[in-house]
Amino acid sequence: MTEPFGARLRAAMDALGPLCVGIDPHPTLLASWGLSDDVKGLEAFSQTVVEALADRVAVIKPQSAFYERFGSQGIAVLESTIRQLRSAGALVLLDVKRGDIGSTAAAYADAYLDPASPLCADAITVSPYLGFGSLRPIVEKAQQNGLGAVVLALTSNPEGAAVQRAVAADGRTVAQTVIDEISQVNAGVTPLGDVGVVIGATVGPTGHNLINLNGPILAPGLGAQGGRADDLRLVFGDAVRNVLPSWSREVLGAGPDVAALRSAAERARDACASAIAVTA
Ligand SMILES: O=c1ccn([C@@H]2O[C@H](COP(=O)(O)O)[C@@H](O)[C@H]2O)c(=O)[nH]1
Repeated sequence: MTEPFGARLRAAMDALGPLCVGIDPHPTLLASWGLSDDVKGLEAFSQTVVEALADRVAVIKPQSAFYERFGSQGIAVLESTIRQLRSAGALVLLDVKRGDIGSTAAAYADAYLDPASPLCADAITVSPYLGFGSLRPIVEKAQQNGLGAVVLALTSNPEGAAVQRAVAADGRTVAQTVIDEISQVNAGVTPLGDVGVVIGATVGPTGHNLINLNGPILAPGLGAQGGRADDLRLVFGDAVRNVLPSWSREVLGAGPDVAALRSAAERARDACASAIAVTA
């Protein structure tokens, strides 16, 4: 049996530092890397990131949308990128933000969290807006296979607050209800639960209770969206030790030179590690 995702993530963050780098092959980045905005460019971009970072960064997060742009050929590149990253030892968090009624969520679980699937990752991002309970098939499949799920809670984009900070009948925000459901799933798991949350580094002090979460906190929004490593303490307070800071465009902008990509990732990691160490 594979070691659970939470344990593998904790070990990777302890060994390599708190850093997730996204693979987001935006058309503008393809152009700045001298690549064409087509499947060949997508493939070259992805392979360069694999070569530069797969064995040096705790988590790599391919953004599915940039592969889906190219239809089935783009998905084939995504499959191959996931395979290469995992063979090189990286933990792959596929940013695909899936969620649906339970019976369809089960099919998404088969697609992304079944080792027999060519798109199987170590974890995926999921959306709880059809109700956290609708994600059960995904959570269960992840746990059966030593994999994980990371659930949107307080996203980094300003538009998210209107839904996520809305207050439910019991006085909790929608985001807090998601956090509390995950706390129950992760209760008693050591060293870290397999189900995490997304809370953007841009949201300011969360004002949410993360004390019982016992799971990873993916923090996107650093760099291009204006979040800074120094904000992590302010945003996450005592929960900062379980934060996985995530950078895409700011690090990728250093490419296509492999050494420059590695240096950019190291700078991001070191900045986050210092910010986290202050309160650890
Ligand atoms: O709340 C969220 C959830 C996911 N993302 C994703 O992370 C990257 C951010 O890219 P940057 O270039 O570092 O801005 C992107 O794939 C988003 O879809 C997020 O930004 N916020």
